[in-house]
Amino acid sequence: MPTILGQNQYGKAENRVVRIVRDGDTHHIKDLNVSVALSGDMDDVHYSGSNANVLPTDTTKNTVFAFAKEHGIESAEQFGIHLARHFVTSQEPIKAARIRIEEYAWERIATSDGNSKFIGADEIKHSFVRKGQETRTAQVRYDGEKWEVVSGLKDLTVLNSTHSEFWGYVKDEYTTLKEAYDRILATDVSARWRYGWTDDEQPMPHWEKSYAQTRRHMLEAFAETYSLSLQQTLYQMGSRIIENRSEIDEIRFSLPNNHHFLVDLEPFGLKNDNEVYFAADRPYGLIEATVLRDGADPRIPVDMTNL
Ligand SMILES: O=c1[nH]c(=O)c2[nH]c(=O)[nH]c2[nH]1
Repeated sequence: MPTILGQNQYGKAENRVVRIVRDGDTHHIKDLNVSVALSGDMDDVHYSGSNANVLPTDTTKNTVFAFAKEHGIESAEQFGIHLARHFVTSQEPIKAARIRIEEYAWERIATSDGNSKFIGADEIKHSFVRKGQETRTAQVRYDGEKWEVVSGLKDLTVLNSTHSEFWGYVKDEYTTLKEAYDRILATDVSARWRYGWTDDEQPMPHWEKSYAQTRRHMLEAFAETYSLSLQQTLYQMGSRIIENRSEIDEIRFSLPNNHHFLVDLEPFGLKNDNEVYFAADRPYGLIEATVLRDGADPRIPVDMTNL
């Protein structure tokens, strides 16, 4: 049966690398999950098993850890750029690299008075608690000429306890939903945004600052929008970012509508005046859309689940 090899890539996935920077007794932590995927002249290994062009996945793992030492981890994006450039420029058969990174944030443990018997002032400088909030993501692609950097976040859970309505929708014979004039609006934000930076000649964005500001605009737009639908809120979040962050050309959101249903307390003789809700976990509405700078190409895949 005639067959041919299609798209292929390989590398070590989910390298969990933690880098501590010791600035005297004040320590800094970066905690990443780094996945390497390489592609290029890999026909032979698939067709005949010749490994002549294959840099072992084990080596790609070692490179991640060595680079954490040699280059440090300034930001997830910068670390991904170092790795992608290295694989593509140092190995002739490797034509493209894709580095995916998840970053887990830690914050310092603070004590109320610094005189605690258990946590003294000195110890705070090296004690951290994992931030229970979002996971930051970055994906860097490099083909030896052009860069594509798509950053993002997932599991950023937000809730508005008012300023949300939903009414005026289509009603058919299966519609039972009651119109809502004051509802809870809650979601776990997943977002990916693509940078206009594609070229070593262009000034590189400040990745850490860009992340912090993008997250801030996203949260502020969520909080400040008087919402008539989650779709409208999504668009406000995206357009706020595109308008304020010139380095970003495209942003895609996947927003589950975390429904909060008012509980009927009448059977118990109690009036429920928008106070007690059942927080359902499934099914959930899923609202997804891309917001683009006018003229920009949509490049973030519609299905972002594995991104
Ligand atoms: O914000 C919303 N958008 C919808 O499309 C929708 N559909 C639904 O049942 N509830 C909601 N809420």
